[in-house]
Amino acid sequence: MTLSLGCIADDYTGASDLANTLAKEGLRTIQTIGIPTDDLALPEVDAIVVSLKIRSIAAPEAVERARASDRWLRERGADHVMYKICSTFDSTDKGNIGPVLDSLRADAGETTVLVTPAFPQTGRTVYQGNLFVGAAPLNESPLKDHPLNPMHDANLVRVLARQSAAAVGLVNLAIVARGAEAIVERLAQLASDGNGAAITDAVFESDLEAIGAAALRQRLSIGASGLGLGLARGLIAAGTVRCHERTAVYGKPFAGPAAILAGSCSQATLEQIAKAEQTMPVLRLDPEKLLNGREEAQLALDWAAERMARTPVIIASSSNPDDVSRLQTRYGRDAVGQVIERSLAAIAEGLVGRGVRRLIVAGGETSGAVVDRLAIPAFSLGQEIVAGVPVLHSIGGRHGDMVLALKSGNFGGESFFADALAIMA
Ligand SMILES: Nc1ncnc2c1ncn2[C@@H]1O[C@H](COP(=O)(O)OP(=O)(O)OP(=O)(O)O)[C@@H](O)[C@H]1O
Ligand SMILES: O=C(O)[C@@H](O)C(=O)CO
Repeated sequence: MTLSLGCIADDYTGASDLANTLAKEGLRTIQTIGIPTDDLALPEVDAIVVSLKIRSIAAPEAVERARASDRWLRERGADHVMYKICSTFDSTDKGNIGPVLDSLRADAGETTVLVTPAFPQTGRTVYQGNLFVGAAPLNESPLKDHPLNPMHDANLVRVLARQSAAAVGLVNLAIVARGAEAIVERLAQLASDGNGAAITDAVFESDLEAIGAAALRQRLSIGASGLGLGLARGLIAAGTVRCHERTAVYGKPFAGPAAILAGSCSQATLEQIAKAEQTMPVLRLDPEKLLNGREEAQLALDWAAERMARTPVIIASSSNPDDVSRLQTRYGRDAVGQVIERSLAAIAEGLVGRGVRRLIVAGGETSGAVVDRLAIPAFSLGQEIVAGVPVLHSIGGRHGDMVLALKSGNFGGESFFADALAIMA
């Protein structure tokens, strides 16, 4: 297999979001969980998105895993590798986007790497280097209260400069609007001024097309799904890839119980749970009990087992920002996150053991923990449920055929869970 595009995603929901965009644009795409083993039979594809769970871990380990994935993708022919980060640039000042960028840039032999988290379809735009979530600057959006990566600065030139060893410049919207050649020229100028990265403005899809065409002149780019859209259109426009219809990945309906697990505390997920509660049973886990023993997870499984032959069930640890911060002050942020992720993963395994084959997971870290526990090696892409969230069909793994949806915390409208279940039926 010779890949036209290699992608590395820093979390699993982000990976499925990007894979969805590439498939929608006509690239035959699969999502792998980490670097697949040699014995996993993969179909002929144009793009592979390697999903990692490195968004919130220390930089040295993140760098090592991203570099290994980059080598694997390039050995399979990928000339261009995109590193997928969150469209809300989730990271802390100690975060690892900068160090990963520095090391992938050195490996690729590039000077100035184009970086843009813009994804206009979900309201993420970048202007003068400032990231907006809908109408709000990043630091005034719900991301200011994120449990793991609270974002307090909307200016990405500053945010990335605090993380990267190199200087960071800006390709502003006026330049982007002039097209790919103008972007390439600006990148060359930023390179000669000693910049290692360039935050690039984008507000409309046409901006992303120019950005994609310019990025393809280099071997590495960094961004969210909007950049993926630009790269995909650039590859097709250049004739490197032929546009393919997204193929239906499962013909037979998926019978049997369905379940939803939510570990995301993002505002959209909280609203989706509240809405779903009107039509299906919801078990709200007590995070304090999860932290103090294993009984709560077992009780959750018993609760689900009593109901799931009749109705989909939701099991959620999600709480509001005040409760999250109270718990983190008491037990420590990382400890709380990890224990809850492990508990939800154990519940997922128990549910699948009891016959669940349709599973929806809300939250990137939570999805990572669940998919790792289920040991699913890869996914092909099914129908899009909402922007950024496709149906995923398992490839390989010990549980047989399953369909999953891995929902980024802030994606989807209020009725997301019912909508997803209807499509996954
Ligand atoms: N009640 C809670 N209190 C504190 N932390 C929680 C609680 N429930 C879940 N968590 C933790 O919060 C984190 C949520 O991160 P996760 O990535 O799953 O969701 P998200 O950030 O909303 O999604 P995404 O990364 O896709 O935007 C996880 O580590 C999870 O274990
Ligand atoms: O880019 C996004 O916002 C999402 O794909 C994501 O990465 C959330 O985890």
